[in-house]
Order: sequence, then structure tokens, then C-alpha cells
Amino acid sequence: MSAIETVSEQRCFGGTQGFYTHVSEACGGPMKFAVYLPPAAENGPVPVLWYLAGLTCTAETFTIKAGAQRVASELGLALVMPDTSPRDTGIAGATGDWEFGEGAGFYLDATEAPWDQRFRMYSYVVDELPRLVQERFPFDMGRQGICGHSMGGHGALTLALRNPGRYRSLSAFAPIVAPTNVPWGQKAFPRYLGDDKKAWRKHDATALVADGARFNGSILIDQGEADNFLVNQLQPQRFETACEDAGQALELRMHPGYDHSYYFIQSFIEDHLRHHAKALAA
Ligand SMILES: N[C@@H](CCC(=O)N[C@@H](CSC=O)C(=O)NCC(=O)O)C(=O)O
Repeated sequence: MSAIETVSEQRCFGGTQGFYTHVSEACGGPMKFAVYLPPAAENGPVPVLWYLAGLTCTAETFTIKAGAQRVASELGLALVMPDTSPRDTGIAGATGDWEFGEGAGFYLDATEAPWDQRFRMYSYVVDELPRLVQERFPFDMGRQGICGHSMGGHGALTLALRNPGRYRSLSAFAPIVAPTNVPWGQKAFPRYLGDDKKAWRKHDATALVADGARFNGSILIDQGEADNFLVNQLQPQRFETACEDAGQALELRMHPGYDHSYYFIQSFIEDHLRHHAKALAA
């Protein structure tokens, strides 16, 4: 595991917004990530909220567009924003398609060549990056939450469901809840994971809940009703039904007029941060 190099650090709401890079073992090359440290971090370890972004996004997208730092500062919550995939992989077919490859890592460890060499975002986000950041930043790793948007919402749900006890709070904006049943997953999963759909189920939040996985707490999901991807790609009712059948606590809030953009995320990010801060209170 290589050292973290600082790209930039700037004062923000009394804390520090930083961008960093390091060489990742899991992803076989350089990776970028962002961290917001609230002012409370000057006095001791603070709880950590992981934010996983969607297709086409980088570590900058949420950091710049969501407007999360003001409330994170107030709540004493650190934010960590990983990139959405390895970059500059040189793998044929890894660029040029916004739904697959670079910028579209789907928070899984690919098992199919050539993707299995670099596209290992599950191990990166669950294992490598937490070990790295806890050495550098004053994080209370006993108080971690996870949130994400769209492909990153899929990441947040599947990582939390697969790692009981790791994350004490869970929320998502417009998540892909059933990738095995929608075009985004049906396009990416055969290439990353092969054709055996049994292997896809542990990367599908709805299938995970149906197969017995649970999150110990209530899951918050916000979804815009004017989201262009709602009917074809997102289908939150699939997850809602699975949670109802399983007795998994879920608050799914539908918002008329809101689309898939960061204007939607900006509008509700404060609710999510407060949801996490409440669950992560010491
Ligand atoms: N280029 C695409 C649109 C891509 C897009 O909307 N990406 C979303 C995430 S979609 C699911 O993971 C996003 O977060 N974009 C970043 C942003 O700043 O909005 C197209 O042509 O439709």
C-alpha cells in the first residue's frame, strides 16, 4: 500500500477539502480520492461518511456539485469520495462508452479477463482505501456510514448489505437497485463477471435482500419522479417490495419534479447527512 500524495487542500467551512492520490494495489495503478475534514477533526476522531458516485463521475463530482460541506462541517462528519473506477488502464474497450469501463466500475471485483486485472472497486472501497485513510486522517472507523448516487447508490446498498456491521448508516439517491434486471447491469455484468447470473446476485441489492442479507437500521432512499432513468434503469419498487417481503426497514421518498442530476442531490443532501450523523453519534 503506497503513501498518500496531496494534490490540493483548501479551507472550507472551517475544515479542509482535500484531493489526494496514491498507487492502489487493488486497482493496479494510481487512484484519486477526495476527503472533507470538518473542524471537529482538530479535536479528535470524527465519524466518516463514504460517498460513491455514479456513471461518468470522478472524485470531484460530488465534492464540487453536492454542496455537502456546510452541513458536514456543522455535524462534524468527515466525507470520503473515491473515484468510480481505475483510470488510464490502457485496456481495449475501457474508454469510449460511458456505461462501461472507466467511470463505470460498478463497485465490484471483476472476475473476467482483461477487466479482472484493474477493475476491483469492491476491494478498493471496502478494504484498501479504508486502511489507507485511517492511517492519515483522524477518522473513527467504528463510526462509518455509506451513501451513493445511481451506480454509486447500487455500490452503497450492496457494500452495506454484504458487510454487516461495517457501516452504521446507509442511504442512496436514485440507486440502481436491481442491476441484473435492467440494461445498465445487463450490459456491464457479463463483461465484468461472466454469464453465470448466480454470480451477479451478490452485486444486486434486491437479490441480496431476497437471499437473506440485511442492513441493521433503516435505509433512506430519495428518488426523483422526473428522473429520465427511473422507469428503464432504476425501478426502486423492486427493492421496496424485496424489503417489505423481508422485513427490512426502508424509507423510500419519491419527489415529484426532480430529475437524476446533482440539483436533485443538492436539494436533499442535508437530510442524508443528518440521517447519517444521527446513526453515527457516539
Ligand atoms: N452521459 C450520460 C449521463 C450520465 C449521467 O447522468 N451520470 C450520472 C450518474 S448515472 C448513474 O450512475 C451522474 O451522476 N452524472 C454526473 C453529473 O454531474 O450529473 C448521458 O449522456 O445520458
